[in-house]
Amino acid sequence: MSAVIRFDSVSVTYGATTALCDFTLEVARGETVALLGPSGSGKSTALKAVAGFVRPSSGRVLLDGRDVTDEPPHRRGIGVVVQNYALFPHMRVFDNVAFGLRARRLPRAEIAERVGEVLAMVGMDGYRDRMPGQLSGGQQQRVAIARALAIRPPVLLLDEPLSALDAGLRQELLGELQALRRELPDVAILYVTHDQNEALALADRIAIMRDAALVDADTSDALYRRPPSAFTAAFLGGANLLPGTVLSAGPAGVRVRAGGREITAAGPVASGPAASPSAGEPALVCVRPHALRTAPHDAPDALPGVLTGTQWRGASYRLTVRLDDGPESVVADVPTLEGTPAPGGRIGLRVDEAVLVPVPGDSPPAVPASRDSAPGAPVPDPAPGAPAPAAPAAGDSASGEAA
Ligand SMILES: Nc1ncnc2c1ncn2[C@@H]1O[C@H](COP(=O)(O)OP(=O)(O)OP(=O)(O)O)[C@@H](O)[C@H]1O
Repeated sequence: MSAVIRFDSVSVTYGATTALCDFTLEVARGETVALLGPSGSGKSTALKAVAGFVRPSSGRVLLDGRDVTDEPPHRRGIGVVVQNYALFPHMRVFDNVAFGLRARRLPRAEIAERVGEVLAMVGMDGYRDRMPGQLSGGQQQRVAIARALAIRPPVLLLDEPLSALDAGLRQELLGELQALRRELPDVAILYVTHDQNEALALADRIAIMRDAALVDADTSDALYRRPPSAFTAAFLGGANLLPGTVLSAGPAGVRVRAGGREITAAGPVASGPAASPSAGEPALVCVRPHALRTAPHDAPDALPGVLTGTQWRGASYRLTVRLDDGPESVVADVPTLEGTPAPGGRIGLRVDEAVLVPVPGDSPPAVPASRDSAPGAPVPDPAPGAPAPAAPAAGDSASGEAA
C-alpha cells in the first residue's frame, strides 16, 4: 500500500517545548489512522504538521510521495475539520461549503452540484440557506465536514471533531462518520482523539502517543489483544497490570508468579520483548477487568485480596480489590454481585488465563484515563471489518479546508 501521508522523523518545537519528537508514521490510501493519547501528547501538533499549520524543526512531511514540508497550507489540497466549528459566521451554509470551490474557480454549475452532493452526504441538504448561527452545534459540525469534503481532498484531517458535542450527539455523529468513511473509500484520514471509543470505532490502525512521541502503532485489534507496551495496555482498554516474575516461557504461554500465585499468561503476545521473556525477568501481566471473576478467597486458583469498593455500572459491577500480593488495587467487571462479600471482606479473583498477556516492564505506568473510560473501563471489543452501525440522522461538525 502506498502512503498518502508520511511523517518522516518529524519534530516540532514551540520555543522550549518539544511538542513532537522524531515522529514517523504512514497513512495509506483509504486508511483511517487515529492518533490517540493523553492531553498534551502531541496529537494536534502532528495533524497541524500535515495541514501545514506548523513547520517541523526537523524531518519531512510527504503527501503522495511529494515533500510538502515547506509548502503553505493552501497548496496542500487537504480537508481539515477541527473541534470548534470553524464556519464563516457571515456566510450561508451553501457559501461556506462552496468557499474552497470558488477559490479554485470551478464553474458555477459544478460548484452547485458538488455542494449539493456533500451536503447530502452529511444530511444537511435542506439547510443550505441557513446562517451558521441558526444551526445547532451538531449541524454546524456536519456542515464543516461537508466543506472539508467539497474539494474532494485525498487527505482528510479530523481534530477531535466530536469533542465539543454532548455524549448523545457524539455517539450519533460517530455513526455518521462511520457511514461517511464507507462513501469515501480512497481518502486517507488522520483522526485525532483522546477518546478510545472513537478510535476503536473508526480507525483501521491506532497510533498511541505519549510525551510528544509515538509509543505503538498497529491495528486496534492487535493493540488491544496483544499490547506491545505497558502504556498501550493501560491506555487502550484500561488494563490491570500485575507486576510479576517470569518462571518459564513456552508454547503454552508465559508462566509468571504474580498476585501471590503462579499464573499462565496464555494469550497471544505481540512480537518484541514480551514474546520471549527469560526466566527470572520481571514482567507485567495484562489483565482486562472483564477477564476476572470472583471466587472464594481461599480458592487455590484465585488471587486473594480484600474487596475495597463496588460500583454499579449498569451492565456490570466494577469491583475494586486490593490483592494480598500485588498492586494497591485491581478492578474487575463482573455481571453479578452474587457471592461477593461486603466491602472490607476477603475475596478471590479468578483469571481467564487464555486472554492474559505479558507485557514488558516491572511496574505499571502512570496513565491518564482516556476519555469516557476510567482505567479498566470496558471498551467495545474491537472487531475490524465488522459492519458499522447505520448512519443516524443528525450531527454536529466543524470543518475547514486547509485552502
Ligand atoms: N502554540 C503553542 N505554543 C506553545 N506550546 C504549544 C503550542 N501548541 C501546543 N503546545 C504544547 O505542545 C504540546 C503538545 O500539544 P498538542 O496540542 O499537540 O497536544 P494534544 O495531544 O493534541 O493535546 P490535547 O488532547 O489536549 O489537544 C503540549 O505540551 C502543548 O502545551
